[in-house]
Amino acid sequence: MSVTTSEAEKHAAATYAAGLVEDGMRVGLGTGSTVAPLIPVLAARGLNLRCVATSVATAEAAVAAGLVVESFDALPELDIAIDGADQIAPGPWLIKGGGRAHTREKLVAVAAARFVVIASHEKPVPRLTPPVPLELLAFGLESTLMRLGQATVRGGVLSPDGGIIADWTGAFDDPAELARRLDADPGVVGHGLFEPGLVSDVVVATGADVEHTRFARP
Ligand SMILES: O=C[C@H](O)[C@H](O)[C@H](O)COP(=O)(O)O
Repeated sequence: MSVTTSEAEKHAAATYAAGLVEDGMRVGLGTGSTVAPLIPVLAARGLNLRCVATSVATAEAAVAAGLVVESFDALPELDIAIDGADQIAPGPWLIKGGGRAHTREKLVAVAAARFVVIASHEKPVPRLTPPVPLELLAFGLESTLMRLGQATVRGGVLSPDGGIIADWTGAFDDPAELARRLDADPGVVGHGLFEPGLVSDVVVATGADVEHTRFARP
């Protein structure tokens, strides 16, 4: 499909998700090209919303569109968060962080009562495959990389909070096992594996069709 179709699908998924937002809600805004069309559509609904942004780019776009953006500390609990993904596998398991924002995005997702993932048709996959974005602490970086073994630093790329952005490049069959290993390493600030239980809704647009799947959250 053409790039134009992909952009149209992102817009369709984003528009659908904007319709899940209700007046008075506290809203977490993700980062990336799928979230980009969400912002003006949400603003155009004219609802009374308070938003938290997961990146400077999203915050700037939201403010420019007329949305109220507050600090995360001012809004520590959210009613809904809406974000894109790099891969969506059965579970649903996600890989996020192609745009470096995965640590912030996971914090916002867990703070939200409902976490909605929006995507164009190419994001669903039968199983997750590398790379898995990482955010590493700068202190002890070489030591962390040696311990991980199969991680590559994205040269000169930092997270919104100054963390070193790298990618896990090793093959993996069991995302839960890899997530446990990454969570257990003191040099890993965050990783882009989002486990089942975090996601409450997946909205995927394929051409003009939008498929909405709901998942139980513990
Ligand atoms: O760090 C970036 C985020 O996790 C994005 O949500 C993810 O990379 C998907 O981005 P896009 O919507 O541009 O494909």
